[in-house]
Amino acid sequence: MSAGNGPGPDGRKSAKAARPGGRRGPKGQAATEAARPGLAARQVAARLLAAVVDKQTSLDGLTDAATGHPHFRQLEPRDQALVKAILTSGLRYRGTIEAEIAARLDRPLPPNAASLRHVLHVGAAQILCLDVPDSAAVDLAVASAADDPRAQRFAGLVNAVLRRIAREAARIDAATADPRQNCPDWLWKRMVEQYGEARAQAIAAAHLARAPIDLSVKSDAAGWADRLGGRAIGEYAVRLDAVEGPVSALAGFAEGEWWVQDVAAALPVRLIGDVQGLSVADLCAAPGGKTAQLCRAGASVTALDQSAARMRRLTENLGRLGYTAETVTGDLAAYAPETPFDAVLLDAPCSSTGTIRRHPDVAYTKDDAEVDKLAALQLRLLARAADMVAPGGRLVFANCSIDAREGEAVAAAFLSARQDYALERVAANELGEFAIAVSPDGTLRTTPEMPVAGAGSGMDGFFAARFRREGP
Ligand SMILES: C[S@@+](CC[C@H](N)C(=O)[O-])C[C@H]1O[C@@H](n2cnc3c(N)ncnc32)[C@H](O)[C@@H]1O
Repeated sequence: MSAGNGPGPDGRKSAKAARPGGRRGPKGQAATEAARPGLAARQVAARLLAAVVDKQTSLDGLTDAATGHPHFRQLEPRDQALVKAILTSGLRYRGTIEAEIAARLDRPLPPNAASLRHVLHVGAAQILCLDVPDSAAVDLAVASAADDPRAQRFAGLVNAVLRRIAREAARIDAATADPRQNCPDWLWKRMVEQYGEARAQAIAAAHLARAPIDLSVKSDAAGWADRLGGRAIGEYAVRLDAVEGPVSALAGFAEGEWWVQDVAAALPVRLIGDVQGLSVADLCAAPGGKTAQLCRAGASVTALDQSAARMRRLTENLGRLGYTAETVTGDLAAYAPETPFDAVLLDAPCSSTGTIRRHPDVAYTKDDAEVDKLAALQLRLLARAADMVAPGGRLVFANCSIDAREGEAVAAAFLSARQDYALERVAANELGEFAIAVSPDGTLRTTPEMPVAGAGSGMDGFFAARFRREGP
């Protein structure tokens, strides 16, 4: 059977297909259908998917417990978890899902059928990636379409396409999905230009795998690895392959013994060296992963961030961990400390393309133009940060982009503009098990497919460069 995209033999609006969720059914039907279990979750999933791919809105923002999309926040926790699972897998495997849908259409969807496409993707993601019964995924997708004035007339098509996918298509997972197919063209092009085709392929494959959860511990990584069933990585990190339920329910969280931090995100602070007793500014600090590292190492820390909401999280996190820092909520561009700092860390806002394993929406919310804009902002912020370093002090610039325009190119532009700064090359033996991350030019570059000795592969993509200001 083929599924046309308009009324016709296969995409016809059969009474069976059009009725669920339809507002035009018999008296009383709308109320019954609105209360239909699971329908609201599917409708919210389609709505949020639209916000991500059509309006480039971050999924983290949309699903934030306090400030997220109001329809998402109205859902029961179980439905919220389902929406997140649908969107995470739906975005991670968006290329394959799109191909499975397209293969079952007689002709492309009309250009003005955005909401229909989202309903199809939400349905297909459940069938192909999640343990939702096919019949529920199909029926609720049909109900979503029938309840949406823009997609109503395609309810029959939704039914036909999804039933065929359920019957014919293979399940999608990281082992079977084609990495190239699931990497948007703009990102693929950048990765090939920068890393070559083979490494781009490996990075794109890493984007499809579920990322482990890394913890930074205050001390005794080996002991915490034993207690939590994970693996210790060096002195201060523990890797957990998977966690059932919220991480906050794990031993040691409430007691403030550790915080969640990818092993790559923990590297930039290490470049500053011994900070015991030094004054260190952590600029763009929230939610505070690097602030906590600096506190653990005995620095006197000033943590600055312009987001009040994120600074509240930083304060909560430090409070739980029993650490203290001076906190400043404000724009770095307008910040003028009274005295310079012994060292400054700038973990600049970036495209976050190094975190696509955990945030597959990033591949769809960012693009080339955004990367260029962010690179220019980073250079401006780095110039400000550089003015806050005492003579002879260190400045570390970092971010979680895998794009050289936001990393290596910013570092080079900074050095050519500032005669009072020199690059202080990172030596491979400084980073122990992460020697692989040190580039020949002495900067640090991680990508998501890199192996972590003794702990499997994978870490966030990061860049960091260390500079020293001319001494007194
Ligand atoms: C990558 S996040 C920082 C992560 C943090 N360093 C950590 O390790 O937990 C970037 C931060 O930059 C902040 N930010 C962006 N532009 C800023 C500006 N002009 N001034 C101050 N903070 C800024 C954002 O609010 C965001 O919290």
